[in-house]
Amino acid sequence: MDDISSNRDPAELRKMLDYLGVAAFLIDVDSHDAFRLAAINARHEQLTGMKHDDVAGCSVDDLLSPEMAANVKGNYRLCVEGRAATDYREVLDLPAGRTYWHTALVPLMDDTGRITRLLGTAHEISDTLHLELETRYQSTVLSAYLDESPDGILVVDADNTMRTWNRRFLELWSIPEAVMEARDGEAALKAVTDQLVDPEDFIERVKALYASLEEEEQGMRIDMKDGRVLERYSRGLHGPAGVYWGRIWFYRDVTDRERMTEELRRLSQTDPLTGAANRRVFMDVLREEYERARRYRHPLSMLMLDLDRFKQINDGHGHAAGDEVLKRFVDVCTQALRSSDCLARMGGEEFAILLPETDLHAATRLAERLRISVAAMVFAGADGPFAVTVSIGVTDLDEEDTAEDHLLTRADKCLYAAKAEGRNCVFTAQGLSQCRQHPA
Ligand SMILES: Nc1nc2c(ncn2[C@@H]2O[C@H](COP(=O)(O)OP(=O)(O)OP(=O)(O)O)[C@@H](O)[C@H]2O)c(=O)[nH]1
Repeated sequence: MDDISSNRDPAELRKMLDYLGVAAFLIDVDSHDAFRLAAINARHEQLTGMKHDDVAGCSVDDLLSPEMAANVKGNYRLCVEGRAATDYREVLDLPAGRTYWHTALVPLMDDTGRITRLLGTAHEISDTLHLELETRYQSTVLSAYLDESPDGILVVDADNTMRTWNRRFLELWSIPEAVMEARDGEAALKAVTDQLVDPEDFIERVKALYASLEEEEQGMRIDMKDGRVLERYSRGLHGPAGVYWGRIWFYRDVTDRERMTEELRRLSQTDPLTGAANRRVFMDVLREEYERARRYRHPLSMLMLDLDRFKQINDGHGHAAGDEVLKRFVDVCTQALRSSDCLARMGGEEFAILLPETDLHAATRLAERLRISVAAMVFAGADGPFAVTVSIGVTDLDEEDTAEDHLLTRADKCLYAAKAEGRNCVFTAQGLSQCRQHPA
């Protein structure tokens, strides 16, 4: 068999190339700028869709587009001029579409040392390259997400070593970058727990999550000593066949949202003028306390209060003065009540007070105290100081009651009776309170 550098029989050459097993080709070097395809092997045919018989002897310029030919010839020239093996990546637009190759070229010389041929082998790397591009794309998206995420993110690997984190994570926890870079898990955990209202609970929960590889956590509330509220989300990371890769933690600052929710809750439950609870809240509390008092046979009382001749105050001193009376009236009542009592504005100048664990006698005494305190208040009116009085109906839970409404209706009736008695008095289910002191 002739030397491959000089053999001119394409069929013979092709047979030689087939031994290589990989896609291979031989290029005839006619001159510095003229290259012809001498042979391609079966594997090359298979991968590129070209046929040896169609291309053997053809100039590279005839086989490829001008742009591709210029690229290919550039690589051939480098090999010829360098007189050494070379390898490179190239793109070939073949009938089957765009493909990517890793090509190696070896210069072949004749007896005089002239390079007469180039032996090339080519591995298609389209899939690898697509995978590389996809991986690069994914990592670009991921780092953009990490950089811009409003959540603090921490990824810990299967050995509980901190693997990656974002800027927001450092900001949220005020952890120095150096602690993270040193992968000092203990120092990082201390920096975190030092800021918590309940560090033990935090540590216990983190341990439990690390112990259970599968468990997810959704919106666990974390209260910080500085008043901020964070929410934590966490899930295990698993690779192929369920291999545990670690855990990802998200921390979200929800302080503003929590404050807003709290404010909305407060607004929906209170009367904006006086700050007392509204009727809806009162009815909810009444329902609960009624059930509790019935079940445990505990006392429960209710006062219904209505400022006397309030229309005259508005008319005589102005609406703003009327508002001031309502506010101070609520202040006086609030000061006299326990935290378990519930004071609510039922509408206009009518208020109700629910007194758990209080019998009729104690409730009546409280009503009298309130009535006296209210009458003692002095207000600045346009035409000089003025005072107000309040009428109060008092009732307590009755054996016969079958619904909380009964208590309310009876308290209302007592209030009506107090008004009928001439106002500024306390009327109970058993009649007018004996402590009446200040007639209207
Ligand atoms: N300033 C002020 N007045 C209010 C408010 N809500 C209700 N009122 C007034 O309270 C007055 C209640 O008047 P009435 O229901 O006639 O009762 P009253 O004048 O207190 O008479 P008696 O209850 O029978 O002693 C009305 O003039 C209402 O306009 C409020 O938020 N602010």
